[in-house]
Amino acid sequence: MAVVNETVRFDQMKDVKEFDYFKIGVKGLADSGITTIPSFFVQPPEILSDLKSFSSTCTEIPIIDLSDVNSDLHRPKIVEQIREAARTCGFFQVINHGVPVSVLDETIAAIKAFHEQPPEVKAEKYTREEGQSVMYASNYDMYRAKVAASWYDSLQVWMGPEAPKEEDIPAMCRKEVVQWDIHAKKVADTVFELLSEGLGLERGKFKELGFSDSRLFMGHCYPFCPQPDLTIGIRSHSDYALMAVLLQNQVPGLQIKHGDGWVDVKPLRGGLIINIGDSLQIISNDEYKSVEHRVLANSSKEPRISTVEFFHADNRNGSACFGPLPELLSPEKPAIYRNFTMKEFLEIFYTKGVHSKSLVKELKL
Ligand SMILES: O=C(O)CCC(=O)C(=O)O
Ligand SMILES: [Fe+2]
Repeated sequence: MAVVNETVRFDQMKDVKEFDYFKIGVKGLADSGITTIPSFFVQPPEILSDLKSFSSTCTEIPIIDLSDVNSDLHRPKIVEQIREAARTCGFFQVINHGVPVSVLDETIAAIKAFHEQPPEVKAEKYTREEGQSVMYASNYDMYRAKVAASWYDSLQVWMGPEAPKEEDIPAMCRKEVVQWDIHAKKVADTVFELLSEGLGLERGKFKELGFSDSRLFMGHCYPFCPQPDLTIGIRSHSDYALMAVLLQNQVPGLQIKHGDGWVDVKPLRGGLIINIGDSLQIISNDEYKSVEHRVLANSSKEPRISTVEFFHADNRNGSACFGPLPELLSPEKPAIYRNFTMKEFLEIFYTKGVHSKSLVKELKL
């Protein structure tokens, strides 16, 4: 049995690689007018049967208003809301975060425009190569293919701490990506402070640890899928990062796991989604939770566009060590995870790929 599966998997990998070779991306496939999807996009039965399940106990993720974040009177309440959301849901939306709606709209429009360029333009310039800081993944890339082909394309840019040369970012969306990075970092700084206080730590603790320095920007495009019941946008996974700031257009699709079911993260105009990643679950010694999420294949003609800014523990130094913060440990609350170096983090990241709670499972004592 295992041998058969391996063969199927091998053939699938071959097909995915071949598809990638032509670099038309999922967007190119959708635009070609196909009415059935290539077979390697069809997900296994256990994934398909789970697509329709929903949560019966929770219908929405928390929405947290940041307007009064600098008021001594209101801040403790906001810290409590963020702490509660990070402990339970792992996901929340922030509103009145200070980023003008025009900036959100410009970012989405620029990423949409990038993906709407002819496939040859994207393929020639932004093919993923190891060590490159900017890449356009026309679906297959070395870690995503380990899970399965899924119905989206993505532009990915390492923004910090050693930002790419500006000319390396596609001219098409350069101004907006750089602008978005600045705004997303500001929102993340505010949320990191609140999360830090929520653990009873100094407000500036996470900043001091460099939590908003290493940033990976992703601009995803989920084009129309002619058979959305047979495939998926992104398979269920949790993020490796400390935290992500996610912006989506008005096309739905993102879902988070809650109990045995799934909750839609409904587009909220002006809102920004914050997501706790595996790294922060570990560093907070399980106080905060990273939660599995997925994106359904897009059934609307309008593409779903999202941008995700991932904040990683500082990756400048491979021997830098991270783990549960000593301030949070006591005889009653011993460390649940072992420490890890950035080198080890990256190894797990590249070998496990898009997966559920990989880092958390790997580092559990
Ligand atoms: O597109 C989205 O809303 C989610 C993307 C995501 O989960 C990821 O890039 O890890
Ligand atoms: Fe994710």
